[in-house]
Amino acid sequence: MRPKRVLVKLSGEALAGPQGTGLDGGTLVALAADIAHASREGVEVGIVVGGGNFFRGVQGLNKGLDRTTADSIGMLGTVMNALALEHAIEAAGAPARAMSAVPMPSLCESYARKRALDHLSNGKVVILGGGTGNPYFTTDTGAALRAAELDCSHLLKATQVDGVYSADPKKDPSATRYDTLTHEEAIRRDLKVMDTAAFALARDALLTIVVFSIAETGALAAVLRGEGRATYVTP
Ligand SMILES: Nc1ncnc2c1ncn2[C@@H]1O[C@H](COP(=O)(O)OP(=O)(O)OP(=O)(O)O)[C@@H](O)[C@H]1O
Ligand SMILES: O=c1ccn([C@@H]2O[C@H](COP(=O)(O)O)[C@@H](O)[C@H]2O)c(=O)[nH]1
Repeated sequence: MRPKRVLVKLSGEALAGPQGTGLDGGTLVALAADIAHASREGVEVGIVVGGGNFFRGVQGLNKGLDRTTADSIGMLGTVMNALALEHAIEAAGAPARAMSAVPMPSLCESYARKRALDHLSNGKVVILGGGTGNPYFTTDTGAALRAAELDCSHLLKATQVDGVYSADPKKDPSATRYDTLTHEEAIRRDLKVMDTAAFALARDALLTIVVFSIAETGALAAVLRGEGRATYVTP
């Protein structure tokens, strides 16, 4: 794989490091180095970042919040991650620009497709916070949406597991791993590595999804070379 432009979906939890919540400095530096390296190699990189290291809407429901308020707090967490990544990627030597789907102009640029496309073609890594900007969605769906509208060839899901399994491998040790499968199969088998809306959007936009573990240094570079351990979800 030598793609021109990719959309990386980076799990919020991946930024938390060993403590499991919030931001870990060493983890941020390592991830940023990987992303900056890909950018210097000439790949245009957009990133949609999750917020699971801070807050997921479902946690708010457990605290008695209504869904819209809980999801708003979740989206704010993703913007915090976007700002941290912007700084870390620039410190690693690649120009970067955070954009938020929820306008907060004193903190970062608001998301607009044409501005994002300009930044990408000028070699900036664009980090997209705020998911879709709407409650009742996830950053996985946001990633499929941005990958489609920013004309990316691949959606690279950088997460905690090394591919798609027949069941959640963290809960079911007997789960078996797929090397490849179709979007349709992922939806039919209700494989929860991404939500159904994200798989459906990627299917309709003919986007190949590559699911891989971001835990290893150099994992993103390996996937971009078409190497490393990953599951390919194809139309
Ligand atoms: N069939 C499956 N195959 C692989 N992983 C699965 C599967 N079902 C559930 N999972 C779980 O889905 C997780 C991937 O989601 P991820 O951690 O990227 O969450 P997210 O909501 O996208 O991001 P965040 O960490 O920001 O909440 C894996 O860590 C894995 O435990
Ligand atoms: O479009 C979106 C994206 C996200 N949210 C809320 O944010 C959290 C964190 O996102 P993850 O995808 O779980 O990492 C999510 O649980 C939602 O509450 C949203 O409302 N809209």
